[in-house]
Amino acid sequence: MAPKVLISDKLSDAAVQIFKDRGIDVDFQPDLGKDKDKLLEVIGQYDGLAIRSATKATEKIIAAATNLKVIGRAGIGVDNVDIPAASKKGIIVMNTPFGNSITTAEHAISMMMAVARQIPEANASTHAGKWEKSRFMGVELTSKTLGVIGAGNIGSIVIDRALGLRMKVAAYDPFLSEERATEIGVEKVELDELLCRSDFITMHVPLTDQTKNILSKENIAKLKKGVRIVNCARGGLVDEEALAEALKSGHVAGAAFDVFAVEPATESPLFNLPNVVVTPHLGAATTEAQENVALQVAEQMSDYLLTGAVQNALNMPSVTAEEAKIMGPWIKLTEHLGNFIGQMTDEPIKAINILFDGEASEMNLKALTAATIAGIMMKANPDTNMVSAPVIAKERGIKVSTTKQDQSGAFEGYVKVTVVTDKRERSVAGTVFSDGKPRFIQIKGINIDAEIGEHMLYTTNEDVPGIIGSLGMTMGANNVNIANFTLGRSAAKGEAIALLYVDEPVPAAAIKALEDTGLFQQVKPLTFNV
Ligand SMILES: NC(=O)c1ccc[n+]([C@@H]2O[C@H](COP(=O)([O-])OP(=O)(O)OC[C@H]3O[C@@H](n4cnc5c(N)ncnc54)[C@H](O)[C@@H]3O)[C@@H](O)[C@H]2O)c1
Ligand SMILES: O=C(O)[C@H](O)COP(=O)(O)O
Repeated sequence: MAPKVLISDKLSDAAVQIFKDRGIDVDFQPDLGKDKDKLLEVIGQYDGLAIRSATKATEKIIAAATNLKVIGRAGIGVDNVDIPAASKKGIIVMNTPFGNSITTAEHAISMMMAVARQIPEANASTHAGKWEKSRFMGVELTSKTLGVIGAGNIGSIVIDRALGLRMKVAAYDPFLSEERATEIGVEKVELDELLCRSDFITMHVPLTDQTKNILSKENIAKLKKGVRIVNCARGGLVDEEALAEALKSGHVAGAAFDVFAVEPATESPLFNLPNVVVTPHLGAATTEAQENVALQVAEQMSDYLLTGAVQNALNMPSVTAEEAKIMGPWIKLTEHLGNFIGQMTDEPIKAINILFDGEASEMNLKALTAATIAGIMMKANPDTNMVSAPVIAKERGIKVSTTKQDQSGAFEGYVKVTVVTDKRERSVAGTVFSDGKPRFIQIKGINIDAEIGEHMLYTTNEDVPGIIGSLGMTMGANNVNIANFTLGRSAAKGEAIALLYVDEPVPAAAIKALEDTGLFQQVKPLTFNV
């Protein structure tokens, strides 16, 4: 059945066309995002949800999204998506980090110019038939200092344009390296210096616990007198109440805001103050940007739903379509290795160590690691996937480590997974043969070459005669057909293992019969998602 996607915000028609062209069923309901109850009612039907900022993908919506695999944000900010809740449920959240950055930077520059020359008020006054030539005295931008808070994609474009306007530019961004600052031609400063030196300040940071209220009442008091503030990033970065007071007192000369603490903003302390320019979250509102983000999000979501390729996800490592094809069998192998260990382990896991050798070590290890952890966690929750597993492992305090090596032994490459609990360490290794089929090649340090099937039986025993006969007879007596029978032993330890790939689940009676022989140390039926 074709995957089904809901577009619940106003996206360009280009997105609808892309989904259709890729064979995906698409429901375009651009106003649904505003109706929380309706969204809650229908979300369970969809594999994908494409949104902008109006739809709030809350924990409640995500809990009701029983089929959802991907949320695609046609834009940058994902503060309207509960990413931890999505991750725990195995839902990928992706955005389009570059599609609207030029447009938003241009909006910030426009807003800065508008507030420098009071254009909106002059425009309204002139339309009203007044000719108030002496009322609207502005300031020049040339040689003024622009303080940029956040020098990422949008901040860097704003810096470039401001330098073109012959402004002096200083940036505060704790993650900006000196090399990058030099490359983009900006002076890197601390926040306090930026606050007291800037004639204009523009913000280009996401809304996080660290950036929330970054222009607090206390910081507004530190601003240079006559400063003008531009916010085209997110509401919540500025204490709007304190800024309104500073505007009224004349400490701040002007403000230009595109975003507000509460949106849609029908009221704000900033509304109707002189020399405050406001727009209704128009930063990304150009034909070009909307076309870019719609095309990109639809392509990314389709790729994921149809091929497993992951691009621009916030809660999962990227996997290109090419990688997804090559890595498919290795992802399956690592899931099986994890699954084997998960089914064998009944006590809490403290650590997972994964060794990647040869060919395997050259792949996307983040993805293979995520698949291994998912395999291990599936025993506790069969819905665990590569998105949710690392989050759950972290929550449980499980230490995950990976090692790469290239010992080019008997195999082109292999993966070995070791799980550590309070009681023991347990290891299993596997490889992918040239036929693309994953195989187990070592269990408990004992070499084996076992094909992996949906239903399997794993036994361990002392290396003595009579074991194979007992296994064969018991399976026959319980009407279980054996598709493949693999043995391995450690002569040094006097230990042997067997892996049987059988056509149907091994019944409890067969397990009991084998246990009753007293020949086996362990008799464990296993299932794999082949
Ligand atoms: N108004 C709009 O329509 C509109 C459009 C697009 C984006 N946005 C907003 O703009 C924001 C920035 O977008 P971007 O593409 O430049 O993102 P980005 O991730 O490329 O850049 C953000 C920058 O902020 C910096 N940063 C993070 N925490 C910081 C802190 N505590 N102090 C200072 N700097 C910090 C990061 O190091 C990074 O360089 C988005 O998160 C989004 O909320 C708004
Ligand atoms: O983060 C973004 O990309 C912008 O805030 C744009 O939001 P919008 O898609 O709702 O216009």
